[in-house]
Amino acid sequence: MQILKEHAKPYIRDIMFSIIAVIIMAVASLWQPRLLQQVMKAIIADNQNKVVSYGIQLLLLAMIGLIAGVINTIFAAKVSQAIAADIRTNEYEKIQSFSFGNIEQFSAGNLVVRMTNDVNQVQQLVMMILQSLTRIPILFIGAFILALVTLPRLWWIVILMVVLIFLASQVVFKQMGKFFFKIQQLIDKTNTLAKENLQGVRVVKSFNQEKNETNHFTDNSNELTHVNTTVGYLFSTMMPMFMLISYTAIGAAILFVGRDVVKHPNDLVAITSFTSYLMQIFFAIMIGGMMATFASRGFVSLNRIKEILDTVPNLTYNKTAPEVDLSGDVSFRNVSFHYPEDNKTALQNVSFDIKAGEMIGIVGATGSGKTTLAQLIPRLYDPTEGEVVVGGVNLKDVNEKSLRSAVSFVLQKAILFSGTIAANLRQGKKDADDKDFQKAAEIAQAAEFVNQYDDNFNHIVEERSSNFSGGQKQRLSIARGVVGSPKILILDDSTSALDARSEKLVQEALNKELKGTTTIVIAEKISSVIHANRILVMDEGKLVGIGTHDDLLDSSPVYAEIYQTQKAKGAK
Ligand SMILES: Nc1ncnc2c1ncn2[C@@H]1O[C@H](COP(=O)(O)OP(=O)(O)OP(=O)(O)O)[C@@H](O)[C@H]1O
Repeated sequence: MQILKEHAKPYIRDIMFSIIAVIIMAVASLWQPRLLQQVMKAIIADNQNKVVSYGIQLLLLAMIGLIAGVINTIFAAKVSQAIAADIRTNEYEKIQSFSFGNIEQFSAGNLVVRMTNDVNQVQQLVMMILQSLTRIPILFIGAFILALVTLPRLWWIVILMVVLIFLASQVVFKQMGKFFFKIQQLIDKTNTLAKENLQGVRVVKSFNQEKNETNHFTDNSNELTHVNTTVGYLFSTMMPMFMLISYTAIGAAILFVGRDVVKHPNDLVAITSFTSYLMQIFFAIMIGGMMATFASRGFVSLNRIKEILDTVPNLTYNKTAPEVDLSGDVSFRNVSFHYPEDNKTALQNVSFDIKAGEMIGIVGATGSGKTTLAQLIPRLYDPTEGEVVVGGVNLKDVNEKSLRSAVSFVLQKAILFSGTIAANLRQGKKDADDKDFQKAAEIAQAAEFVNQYDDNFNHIVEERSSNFSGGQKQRLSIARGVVGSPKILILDDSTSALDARSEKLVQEALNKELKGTTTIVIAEKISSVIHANRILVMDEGKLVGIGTHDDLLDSSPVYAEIYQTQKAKGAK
C-alpha cells in the first residue's frame, strides 16, 4: 500500500475530484427513490403541479448522477494510468541499476512480467479503488439507513436479507478468489509455453517435436478452460441465488405491506423506494465482494513490484571517484568468486598481471571459469575475495564512466537490438560517424556484407536480429566492441561462428588497427590464441598455467592435453 500512497501524491488533486464526483453520484442514486416516493404521493393526491416539479427534480438528479459518474471515470482513468506509468518507469530505472547478480536472482522473463502484467493489475486496482471504494460503503450504509427510515416496521426484512446475501457472498467469493489465482497461474504458464515454443521453433521442427509440444500446450489449455468453465458455473449459480434472496425480500415486503394496507395506507407509496433500497443494498454487497476478489490479485502484483523497488543493487559505484583515462593494465590479486545463491566456487585464488597492449588468450575446458574470469574485468560482478585492478585502479574505487569507456566486452552470444546497424554500433561509441563504422566493420570483417546493402549502416536489424546469419551477427557484435577503440577488448569465444579464414583476418586486423589495446581472447580452440603474447590456462576455476604456447606445452599438462586432443581431432 505504501507504494500506492507514494505514487498517488502527485495526483492528489485529481484523486480528490474523482472522490467528490463518486460521492455526488452515490448520494444522487440514494436520493432518487425518495424523490420517486414524492412523485407517487403527488400522483395519488392528484397534484399535477407537484408531479411536474418532482418529476423535473428527478430528471435533474439523474443527470447530476450521470455527469458525476462520467467525471469520476475520467479522473479515475487518468490517475490510474499515470500511477501505473510512474511505477513502470521507477521499476525500469531500478532494474537499470541492478547488477548481473540481481537480474539473475529474479530472471529476465520474470522482471518483464513484473513491469507489464503486474503493473496492469495495479492500474486496475487503482481504477477500482477510485470508482468503488468510496461508493460502496456510502451506498450500503445510505441504502440500509434509508430503507429502515422508509418502512421502519419492516426492519427485520432488511437485516435478514443483508445477513443472507453477506453469508452467501462470503462462500462464493472465497471460492472464486481461489479460482482466479489458479487462472492467473495457468495464463502465465500458457504464455510461457507459447513463447518458448515459438522462439525455439527451429528446435521443435528439427527434432520433430510438434506433436509433443502441441499435446503439452493442449493439456495446459484444457486445464485453463476447465477452471474458466467452473468459474462460469459459479457465476451462473451466484447471480440467481442472490437475486432469489433479494426478490424473496422484496416479495415479503410487498406481502406485509399489502396485508396491512388499510391500517398503514402510506406504506403503499413507501414500498417503491423501500424495494429500491433493498436492490441498492444487494448491489453494494455484490460489487464489494467482486472488488475484494479482484483487489487481492492487485495486491499480489503490488507486492511483486515492491520486491523490485526494495531490492538494494548488490554492486554500486563510488560516486566520488574521479573520471580518469584508465590504461589497459589488468591485475587479478588472489581473486576468488562464486555466483550469488550458488556456493560452488567458480574462481579460486586467481592472480596474474597483464600489461597494456598485450594479447592474452584464455583456454580451458567447458565450465572451467573462463567467462567468469573475464566478466570481473568490466565489473559485471565483484569478486567474493581478492581484488581486480584495471589501469592501476581497484574496481571497487573506479569511476563507472571511466571503466565503461576503457573496457569493451564482446559476449559469447551475439545480441543485436532491433533498429539499424548504425544504432547498434553506436552503443560502442555514442558519437561514432560513418568513418568509424567503416573502420570497425573492416576490422570485424563485416564491411564486406554491410557494403552490399543499398542503405549500408542504416540497414534495418529486425527483432531478434532474424535477418542476419550467426556469423554476421558475431561480426557486427565485434564491430560494436571495437568501434570505440577501447583500452581493453575482451572477446568471449566471439569468433566461433566465423570460418578459419575470417577468424584469422579479424585477428590480423585487430593486431594492426588496435595496437595499444589489451586484447583478451577466450577460445575453445587453441589455434585461435596460439599467437597470443601469453595464454592463461583455466581448470576447475583455478589458473593452472600462464605463458606462451611453447612454454605451456612444456610446463602445463592441462594445456598440453587440450592441445593434443584438438590436434588429434584436426582442430588445429
Ligand atoms: N550465472 C551463473 N550462475 C551460477 N553459476 C554459473 C553462472 N555462470 C556460470 N556458472 C558456473 O560457473 C562455472 C564457470 O562457468 P564459466 O561460464 O565461467 O565457464 P567457461 O569456462 O566460460 O565455460 P564455456 O567454455 O562452456 O563457456 C561453471 O561451473 C558454471 O556452471
